[in-house]
Amino acid sequence: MRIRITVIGGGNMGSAIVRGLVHGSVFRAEDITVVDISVCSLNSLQEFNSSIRISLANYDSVRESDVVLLAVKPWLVNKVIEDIKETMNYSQQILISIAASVNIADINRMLKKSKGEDLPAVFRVIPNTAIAVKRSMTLIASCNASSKQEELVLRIFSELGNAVLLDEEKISAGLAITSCGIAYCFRYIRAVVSAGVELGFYPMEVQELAVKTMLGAAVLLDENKQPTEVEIDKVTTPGGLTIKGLNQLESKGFSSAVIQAVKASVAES
Ligand SMILES: NC(=O)C1=CN([C@@H]2O[C@H](COP(=O)(O)OP(=O)(O)OC[C@H]3O[C@@H](n4cnc5c(N)ncnc54)[C@H](OP(=O)(O)O)[C@@H]3O)[C@@H](O)[C@H]2O)C=CC1
Ligand SMILES: O=C(O)[C@@H]1CCC=N1
Repeated sequence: MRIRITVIGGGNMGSAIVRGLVHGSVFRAEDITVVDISVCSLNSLQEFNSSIRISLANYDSVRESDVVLLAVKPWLVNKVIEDIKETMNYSQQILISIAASVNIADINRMLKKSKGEDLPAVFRVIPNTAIAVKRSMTLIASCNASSKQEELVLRIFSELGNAVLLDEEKISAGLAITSCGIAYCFRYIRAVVSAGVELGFYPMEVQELAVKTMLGAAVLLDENKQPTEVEIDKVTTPGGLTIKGLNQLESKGFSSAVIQAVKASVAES
């Protein structure tokens, strides 16, 4: 069955999603329309695949779409919904918003039409930037959706990495761990690179070592499904080298800093 999508906002996230969708099994490139107010983002998507439809600040494609995906900054969601809601057919269409700090209750309020109409299936979807390499850990919450619609949205985002359906109450905390958390991982790597340079490595030489180490650590945890301490114990020889570093980390407040950081990144609801 042919499914059409309009992606509104072709910036970092919108264009990464579109590039991934083109290679997925749900949409054909010609069934994807991207609307943006900037011609640069649109041109680079067309250079990537000329079958993708592009539209400069024109939402006409919304009417013909099965799925409408909002990928604009959070403070623009209200305006865009105002611009498209009268053309939407709520009984047929799915609305997906990836705006990090806009919750479903707010979206439903924005979607209300003056004439009154049952609200559409609404999905709040939180990817992370690894969506550009189809390795996002994506969180999904739904409202007014049938199980078939939930399966469709899960399928779309599972093809762009991992995707999990969650109660919306967990989304704000979850996105601190997944969407913001990816930046903490980069910061850890950056710190290792700084140490490596002091120890005589070139930056990209040591970054490669650090990245592959982190990938290995993540795969070990993912495959062995053990608590982190079990894997740490396997590394830590009594009286050996690792424990000296781990104790330094803790004396400098590493775990506490990470806990505070995750809590600080939780969006207010
Ligand atoms: N970055 C991240 O890690 C994550 C981001 N998100 C969410 O994703 C959303 C998009 O973020 P990101 O891709 O980083 O933002 P970007 O600014 O890169 O992309 C948004 C795009 O939308 C365009 N735009 C602005 N107004 C309109 C409009 N009225 N109609 C159509 N297009 C418009 C912007 O153009 P212009 O630049 O000219 O204004 C820009 O190209 C945000 O809501 C964010 O909260 C969610 C999870 C993770
Ligand atoms: O920093 C932000 O607000 C966005 C949302 C999650 C990741 N980046």
